[in-house]
Amino acid sequence: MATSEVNVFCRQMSGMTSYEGYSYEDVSRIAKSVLDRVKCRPHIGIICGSGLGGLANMLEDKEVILYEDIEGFPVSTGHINLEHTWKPVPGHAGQLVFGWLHGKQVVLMKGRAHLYEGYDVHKIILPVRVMKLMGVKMLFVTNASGGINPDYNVGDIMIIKDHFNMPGFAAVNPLVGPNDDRFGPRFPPASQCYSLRLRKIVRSIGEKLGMSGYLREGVYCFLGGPSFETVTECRFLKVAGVDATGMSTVPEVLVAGHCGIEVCGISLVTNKCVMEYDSKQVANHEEVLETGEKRAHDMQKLISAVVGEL
Ligand SMILES: O=P(O)(O)O[C@@H]1C[C@H](O)[C@@H](CO)O1
Ligand SMILES: Nc1nc2[nH]cnc2c(=O)[nH]1
Repeated sequence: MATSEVNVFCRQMSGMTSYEGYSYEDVSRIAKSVLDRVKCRPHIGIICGSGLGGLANMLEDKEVILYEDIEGFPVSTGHINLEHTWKPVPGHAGQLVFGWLHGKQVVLMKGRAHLYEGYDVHKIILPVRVMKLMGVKMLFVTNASGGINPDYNVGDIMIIKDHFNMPGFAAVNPLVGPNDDRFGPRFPPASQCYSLRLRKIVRSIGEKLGMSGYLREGVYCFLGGPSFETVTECRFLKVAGVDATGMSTVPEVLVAGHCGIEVCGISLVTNKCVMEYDSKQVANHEEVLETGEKRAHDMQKLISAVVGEL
């Protein structure tokens, strides 16, 4: 199929099904329009999880573009508060920040979109494909999660070694839809999504930085949200081998892996999931942001040192 035909096919698909993807040509145009506005030519991407936008402070010579000024980029749908004022999802600013870190050119997403905001999974991953066509070779994906593993504590930093794509069981997967081989293959493997090389580097640097007491390596589960888990759901995840659960990351990682970007996932355990039916504890976003703030400095130190090592 010629390129123009692929575009037409993609458009037809969007009319026929729930598919809301962007063609290779769309993504190329968006990537070019972003690069036209900045001096930076990034090789490394970083996605900031809830409350972790402070990672942007690591960058020097920053250049910032708002998501709302980039074609197709999902902006935080947020919520209407009790004063009837619209607020973005707290902790997700919606800025694409370019800059330098240890002599390397980096693009950082300060805030991401989630399924629970009502976005189609194809919209969520658009920034990752744009990063790819801007020249990104390596992606650090961070998130906030709830600890399922009973040995985990609030404030633990978990290097992600694998994931459980729960919505994927119902075909909520960003690779659903017409495949364009210029991005990657129709049936990509998913057993090595998280680079062993980068996991080893993060572990060794974390140890050198004195983080061994709260550095973990485990399995992250992606759930749709926005409600936090029931006790039964948490118990199910524990049996399935999940160590921590959240509401993001996996779509981005699948797409990055598909187009050949090397991925490192780092999850901050911001709260412990409620595992007992009679517990008085409840999960809440305030605790997530609070823990994010407390560990922001450690997360910055870790990622910055790892980038310095590459
Ligand atoms: O973007 P992440 O995955 O860090 O955000 C998590 C999931 C929800 O957006 C929020 C829940 O507190 O934190
Ligand atoms: N699903 C989910 N996402 C989170 N993000 C931060 N904490 C949690 C949690 O406990 N559950």
